[in-house]
Amino acid sequence: MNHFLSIHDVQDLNQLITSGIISKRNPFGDRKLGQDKTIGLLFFNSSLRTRLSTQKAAQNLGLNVLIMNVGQDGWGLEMEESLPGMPVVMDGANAEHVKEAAAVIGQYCDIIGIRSFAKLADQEKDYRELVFEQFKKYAGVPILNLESETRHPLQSLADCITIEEFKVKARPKVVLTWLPHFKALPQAVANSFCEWMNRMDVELVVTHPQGYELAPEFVGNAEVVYDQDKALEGADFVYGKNWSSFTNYGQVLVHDPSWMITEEKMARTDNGKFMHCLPVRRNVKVADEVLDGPRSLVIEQAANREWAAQAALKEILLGMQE
Ligand SMILES: NCCC[C@H](NC(=O)CCC(=O)O)C(=O)O
Ligand SMILES: NC(=O)OP(=O)(O)O
Repeated sequence: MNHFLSIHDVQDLNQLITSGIISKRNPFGDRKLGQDKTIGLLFFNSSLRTRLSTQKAAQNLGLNVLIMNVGQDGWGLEMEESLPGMPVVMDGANAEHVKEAAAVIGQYCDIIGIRSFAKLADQEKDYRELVFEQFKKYAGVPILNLESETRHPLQSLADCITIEEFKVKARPKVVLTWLPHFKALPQAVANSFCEWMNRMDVELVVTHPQGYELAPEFVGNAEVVYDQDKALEGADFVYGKNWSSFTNYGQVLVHDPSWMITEEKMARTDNGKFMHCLPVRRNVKVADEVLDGPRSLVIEQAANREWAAQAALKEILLGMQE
C-alpha cells in the first residue's frame, strides 16, 4: 500500500521536489490521473492551508473530494483495541469504533487524508500514532498524513520546494529556531522539518532553550546550538516554530520573549529569509517588521503547499496503477 506518512515513504526526494515544481508550472497536466477516484479528508483538528491546498491539489488531479471535520461533526471514535481478557467497553463519550469507521470510509474513498494532532498528555501514546495505525489497519486504502501526532510531511515537502526555489548557495545554512508561545504546541512540524532537511543538501542547525530537545530520531545529524544569536550567524534560511517540551512532555518551560524573531536577529544572518508554516502569532513569535518585510517567505511557502500535496497525491495515484 502506497501510504504517504513521512519521509520514510519517499524514495527519491529530489524527484518529488521536481514533481511539485512541474505541477506548479502545469497544474492540470495530470488531470486524468485521479479521474473517477475519491479522496476523503478527515480533520480531527483545525486547518486553513492543509485543508484548502490539499482539496485544490486533489481537484487539479481530477479527484472527487469529500471533507469531514470528524473532530466536530462525526461520532466520537474509540481508537483503542480490546486485548485478550480486556475488552474495550464503549460506555464513555465515543459512540463508534475506528474498526467500523475506517472500514466504512474506505468503502467510499480511494485515498484517505487525516489530520490528528498530538494531545500532549502522554508521550508514549502520541508517538505511537494510534489514529494513523488504526486507519492504516482498517481502511484498506492509502493514507495521506495531513499532520499527525509527530509529523507534518506535506508541510516539510512544501518547505523543501521553497528552499530549493530561493536558495542562492549550493549548500545553504538552514536554522530551525524555537520561538516563544504561551500555549503548548506539538513537536510535529519541527520533527518533520528536521527529518526532511536531513535528506536535503543543507547545513542544518537547531536552536532552542535547554529542555526543548526534540526526539533524537528526528534531529539526526543536525547541530544543536543553545545560543540563538550564535546559531543565526550566516544563516540563509531561518525557520521559526514553537514546540512544547518533548522531555518534560507537553510542558511550556520557558516564557522568554527574547527568542522572538526581529529584524535585529535577522541582521545576524547572511541576508537570510524567514520561514514559518503558519498560523503565526505576530509579535509573540515574530515581529511585524520581519513578516511584512522582504525577508519573509511565509506566503510563498503556503502557496507551495498546493504543489507539495499534488506531488504526494501523484505518488499515491501512480502507486495504485502498479
Ligand atoms: N499546521 C501547522 C501548525 C499547527 C499547530 N499550530 C497551532 O496549533 C497554533 C495554535 C495557536 O497559536 O493558538 C502546530 O503547532 O502543530
Ligand atoms: N501550515 C499548516 O498546516 O496550516 P493549517 O494548520 O492551517 O493547515
